[in-house]
Amino acid sequence: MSKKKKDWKTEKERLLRLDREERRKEYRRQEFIPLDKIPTWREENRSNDNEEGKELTGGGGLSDKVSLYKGDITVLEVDAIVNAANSSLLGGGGVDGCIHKAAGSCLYDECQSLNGCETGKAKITSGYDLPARYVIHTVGPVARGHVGPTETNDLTSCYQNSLRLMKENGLSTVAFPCISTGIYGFPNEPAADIALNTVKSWIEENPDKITRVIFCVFLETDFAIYKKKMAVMFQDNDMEVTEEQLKGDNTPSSTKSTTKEEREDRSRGKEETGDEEEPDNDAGVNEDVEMASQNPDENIANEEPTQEQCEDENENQDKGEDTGSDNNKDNGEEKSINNEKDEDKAEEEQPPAKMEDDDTAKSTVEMEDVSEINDTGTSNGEEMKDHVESSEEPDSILTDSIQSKDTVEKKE
Ligand SMILES: NC(=O)c1ccc[n+]([C@H]2O[C@H](COP(=O)([O-])OP(=O)(O)OC[C@H]3O[C@@H](n4cnc5c(N)ncnc54)[C@H](O)[C@@H]3O)[C@@H](O)[C@H]2O)c1
Repeated sequence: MSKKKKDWKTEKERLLRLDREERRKEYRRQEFIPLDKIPTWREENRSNDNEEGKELTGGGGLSDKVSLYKGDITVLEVDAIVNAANSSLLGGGGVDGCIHKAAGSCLYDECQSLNGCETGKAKITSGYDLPARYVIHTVGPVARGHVGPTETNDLTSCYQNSLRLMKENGLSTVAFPCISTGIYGFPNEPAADIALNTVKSWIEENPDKITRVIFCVFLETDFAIYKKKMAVMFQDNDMEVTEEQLKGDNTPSSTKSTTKEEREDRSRGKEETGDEEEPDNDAGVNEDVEMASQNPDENIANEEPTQEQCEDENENQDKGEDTGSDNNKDNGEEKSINNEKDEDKAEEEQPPAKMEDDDTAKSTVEMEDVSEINDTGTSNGEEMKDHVESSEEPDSILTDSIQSKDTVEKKE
């Protein structure tokens, strides 16, 4: 007998009232990762000669507030995970497809009420069946190998607007995927520079607003890139940085010319698709751009967790099957064909999101204009339960309100 379809608004309010133990019983997948199982960057790199338990004096604490995690973002039990969505917000493939599958159909229903999202902007919904309480949906630039001021500003805005929503909703732990580096073809290394620099600056400006930012990578390529860069950017006085880490080239690679192979891969991607709007979901395009890693002769094909992997796991969970599979196990392509059809279908069905005039992306964080949607910043235009004590300037447009942190903490 088919399950009765839940009303997303009712479900959202019900979930807001649950404490963590009650919510855990409802996670679609029970092999979730609690935050205390994800080491901070400093814990990960604690120098070996430190006496056991000696209080480590970190360099400003940045390395206590960030983590590098390789695997499926949908299992992370944090306040919010960030979704690399498309402008329809109606799901698709890649991390977007995984998140929708793991969250359940209420996520799609709430997203439908959001009327899309513009590139560089971000919107927040409940996490529903996910271990994450919320999902922040942001739309990265379609770079397809080209990194210019617009792509750089748009990707920077994705991180800034996502963090702004965290702050406005009193949330303090968040996980980011490598936004735009999959089907949208943003080169991995410049994207990592933008992610790390934007997050680092934001934490320095809001040190008391964030407990943890997790860089959740899925590909070996990205893991190597982030590891090298984080070793230098989040180095603490008491942490050893190995010679090769220091030798790592820290020139912001968005200004670096790409290798010949990378340029050929990307232009091949362009010829194959030809369309200017949305990227073609052809795996070939994705693989070429993805494989244009920093180390072109690096054979990573069979080391990567696959997109399908996490979706299959979700599907099996739906059927109550035990997946018993490891998030980091990998074979096959990153995405499934059906998702491409889903995404095409989703985009056909949906009126294109209301796009502002075609102006160049703003270099500063634009406060999102939601006047025509609603002024609570929530998806349903209704004030969410209980107001969080606002940490925001009174004129912030999005005045999301959620259960107050005190209430949540007391419950927890
Ligand atoms: N890559 C695909 O298979 C595919 C297909 C259709 C649509 N999409 C998506 O592509 C557009 C966004 O492009 P994008 O490059 O920003 O996103 P993306 O193509 O999902 O790739 C972003 C990054 O997320 C990584 N990733 C994939 N699955 C997971 C996971 N479970 N946990 C953590 N990280 C993961 C992926 O390896 C890449 O590094 C949207 O239309 C969205 O629907 C992706």
